[in-house]
Amino acid sequence: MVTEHDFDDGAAAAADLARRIEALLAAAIAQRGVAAIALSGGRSPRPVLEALSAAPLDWGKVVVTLVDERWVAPDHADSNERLLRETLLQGAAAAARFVPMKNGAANAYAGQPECEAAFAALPWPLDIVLLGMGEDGHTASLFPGAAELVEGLSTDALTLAVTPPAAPHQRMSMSAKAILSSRHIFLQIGGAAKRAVYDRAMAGGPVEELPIRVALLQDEVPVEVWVST
Ligand SMILES: O=C1O[C@H](COP(=O)(O)O)[C@@H](O)[C@H](O)[C@H]1O
Repeated sequence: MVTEHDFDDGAAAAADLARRIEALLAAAIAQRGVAAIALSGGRSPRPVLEALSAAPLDWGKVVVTLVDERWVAPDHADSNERLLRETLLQGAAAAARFVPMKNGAANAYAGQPECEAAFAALPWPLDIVLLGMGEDGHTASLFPGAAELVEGLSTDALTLAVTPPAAPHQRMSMSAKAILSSRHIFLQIGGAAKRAVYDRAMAGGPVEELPIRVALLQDEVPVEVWVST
């Protein structure tokens, strides 16, 4: 089931999404003593991550990881790990246990087994998977047209290495199975172009055409979507 939260302005959407994440993480800590969240990179989540960083959570009980990563050094401008370290993992939130996707392997394919082992050790089901979406309908690093898309949609593994058809850098991505092994899926999208892609995805059609459909058109996990236009 998809619940949509519509906003005119991106800052208000980000603040509302951060409050919703904070509430769910706090509830998970109260109920199970641990909370776990997988976060997207790219441009969209920055204000959410900055707001969430100030949340008065027991951060030592929070496990943080990524839904995807570019296979670049953690100090590279395109690193999603760098984004998290610069925004969320600051102040009290630096006490969270961050599980990176990137490791020391020469490429994403060689690094996948170590990443998979790190993911297998996470506290499943994750409480929240925060997805983003590209204007091509990709989510995490499940790209339309990628050689690994069918694998990403069907594998029993939690992670896979991907070479995007157009975007730079090899990637590590959570698989569809991993995304759907969460308690809550959140999606954040901003702008008219992404809104149009989201509407097209919701109207139905092949997942291979718009991979975001793997999260939207399913009944296993509740989905909330924050839309700002
Ligand atoms: O490459 C990526 O793109 C998507 C969307 O990013 P955005 O910059 O348009 O917000 C993102 O969700 C994903 O994590 C990232 O690696």
